[in-house]
Amino acid sequence: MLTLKNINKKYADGTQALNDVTITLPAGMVGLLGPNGAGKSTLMRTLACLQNADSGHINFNGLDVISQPDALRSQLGYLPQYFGVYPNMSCRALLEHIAVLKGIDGNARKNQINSLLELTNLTQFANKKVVNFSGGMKQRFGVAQALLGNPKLIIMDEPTAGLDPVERESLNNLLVSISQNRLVLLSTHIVEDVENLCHYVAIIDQGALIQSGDVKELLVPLEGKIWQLESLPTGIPNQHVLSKSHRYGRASFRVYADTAPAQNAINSPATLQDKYFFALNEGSQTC
Ligand SMILES: Nc1ncnc2c1ncn2[C@@H]1O[C@H](COP(=O)(O)OP(=O)(O)OP(=O)(O)O)[C@@H](O)[C@H]1O
Repeated sequence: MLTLKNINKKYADGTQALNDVTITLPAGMVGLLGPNGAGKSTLMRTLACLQNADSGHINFNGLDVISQPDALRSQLGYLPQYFGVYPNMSCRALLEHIAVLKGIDGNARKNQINSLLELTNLTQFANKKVVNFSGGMKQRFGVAQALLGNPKLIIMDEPTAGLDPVERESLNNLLVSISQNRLVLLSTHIVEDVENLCHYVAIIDQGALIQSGDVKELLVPLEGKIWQLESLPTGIPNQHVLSKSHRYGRASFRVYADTAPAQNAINSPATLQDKYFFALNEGSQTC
């Protein structure tokens, strides 16, 4: 279990990137959602002990993370949004190098690397330079290096960004398979991925936590109140228009309302995307 209490972070230029974030995250796959600039990466980097919060407390399974960052690092796997690789190193050599830095010795190192290559489907590319990997292979390598040392907390910052649908699905399946008996915190802009993969979600906006909870439970208050329409009738409050998108080139609105807002409105099952837009519209209002 990961507990954050009153976490604040202000950058030198005055940007308040995290504003009094307090939350407890359970084990398993947890999603972190928020618009661009919400503070997700700042939060991930703080949890990964790569930068300090200005104030607040972080506790992971009884460990005080702020006062004992090294103790956390030995239980931590991190896949940053962008990661560089040594241009001339093969996949296996780079994993060896990172394993040495993590203090994994001898046979244990060899065995772990072999099983991680297998898990991430990279065995046949073990001797290829990572710099020449495709985007999907690079991300799978990123997962393999994050798993070295069998960490109990894994932080993934937009791991599927830029991947084609097949690679995205394959990486998502891999992430679920590694989330047994550990906490995997997944930051992404793809709300659908969080709905499919995560049992718990936290939504932040402008540095503040605006919603968190069990994904299925969060949707309950919206059930029966989401309506799909091709055009908007007058009189619907702006904050109740959750989204406007297109399907086959035709407009499609999703609206929150207790009763049908128009005769042709189609009642639709609530999705996490509805909840996400609702939470962003209403700030901290609980619906
Ligand atoms: N080093 C920095 N110095 C000043 N401001 C920063 C710095 N890093 C981030 N910020 C600002 O802090 C806020 C939060 O940024 P952060 O990168 O954490 O958001 P994010 O949710 O990860 O965004 P995105 O989804 O676009 O990656 C933004 O306003 C950003 O411009």
